[in-house]
Amino acid sequence: MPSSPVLLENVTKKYGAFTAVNDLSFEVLQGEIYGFLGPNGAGKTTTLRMMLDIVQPSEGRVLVLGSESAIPVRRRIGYLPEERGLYRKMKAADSIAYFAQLRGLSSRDAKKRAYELLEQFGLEKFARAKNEALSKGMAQKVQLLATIAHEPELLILDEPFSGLDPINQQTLETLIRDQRAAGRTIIFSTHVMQHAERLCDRFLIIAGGRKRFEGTLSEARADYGSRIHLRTTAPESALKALPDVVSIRIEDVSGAETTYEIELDDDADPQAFLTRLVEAGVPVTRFEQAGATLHDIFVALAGEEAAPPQTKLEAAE
Ligand SMILES: Nc1ncnc2c1ncn2[C@@H]1O[C@H](COP(=O)(O)OP(=O)(O)OP(=O)(O)O)[C@@H](O)[C@H]1O
Repeated sequence: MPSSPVLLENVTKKYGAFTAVNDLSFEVLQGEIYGFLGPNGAGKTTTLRMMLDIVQPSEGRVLVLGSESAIPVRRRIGYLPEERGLYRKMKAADSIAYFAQLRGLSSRDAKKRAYELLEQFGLEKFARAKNEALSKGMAQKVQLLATIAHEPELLILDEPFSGLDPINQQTLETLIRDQRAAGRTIIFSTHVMQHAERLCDRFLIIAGGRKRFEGTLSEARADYGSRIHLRTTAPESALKALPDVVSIRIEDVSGAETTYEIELDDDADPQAFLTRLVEAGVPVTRFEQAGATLHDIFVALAGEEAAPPQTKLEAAE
């Protein structure tokens, strides 16, 4: 078994003169949950499709389960595409069994597995219902079950949480964790940071087709620098005058007290900053060093690209 189920080296994808993915390199490790994060149009789906050999890179190299193409190893992969679709007239259980058979299970095993999964996910009542009779969320669950039915060692899920209600989103989080516990590798794309924050061992932030970050949440936080939440009666001007202060934002005003979010210089020591506050006579009623959320980090890294629509006027090939 290769140590990295997915490896991309300097991958670029151009559509005519437009560069959708730009010199992207990253590695997904065996048995991890890997988040693929980026704003709309960042290049997530294009990259996932390149992993699956549905679209081919203009430049660079893609290795999946040790293979230059996903096609010979497709039975070991489960893929949930962004555009969902089940045969409308087919029954839910038959749909799951059909995909499992396509991926190598015998007809008997595929059927058995379909019923087991439907039961496990509370859909046994709908096993014999036609897909067209299912709600959008239920149909999506059926498609997810079809994706995992053949027990693939690598799961690639494009926006798996979109279209699910909060309860089913939680069910999906559990399913993803269970897949990892069974030793599988899971890659999923999302622009909802909370799922990624709770689930991912590591993640990649992509914006405008370029990699902005790859690593763990604590690595991202370390890069992001320290943020302090300070409640005080002191005015902003008194805080601005202190060394190591990069920026100040008012979070809340309550009576005479204001809560500020203070960004410190990357090398600053928050404890030394507290000492300095006290020495400067700043009355402190709350001092808290808070880790940045993935949302903060995402906005800081991808915000510029996330705001305006991406221009298609990139240099021609
Ligand atoms: N076949 C194509 N021809 C031309 N441009 C394309 C094609 N496929 C994708 N693009 C462009 O490439 C860019 C990246 O698209 P992609 O679908 O990979 O983004 P994404 O990160 O998955 O976005 P979303 O979150 O909106 O699904 C977009 O600007 C898109 O318009």
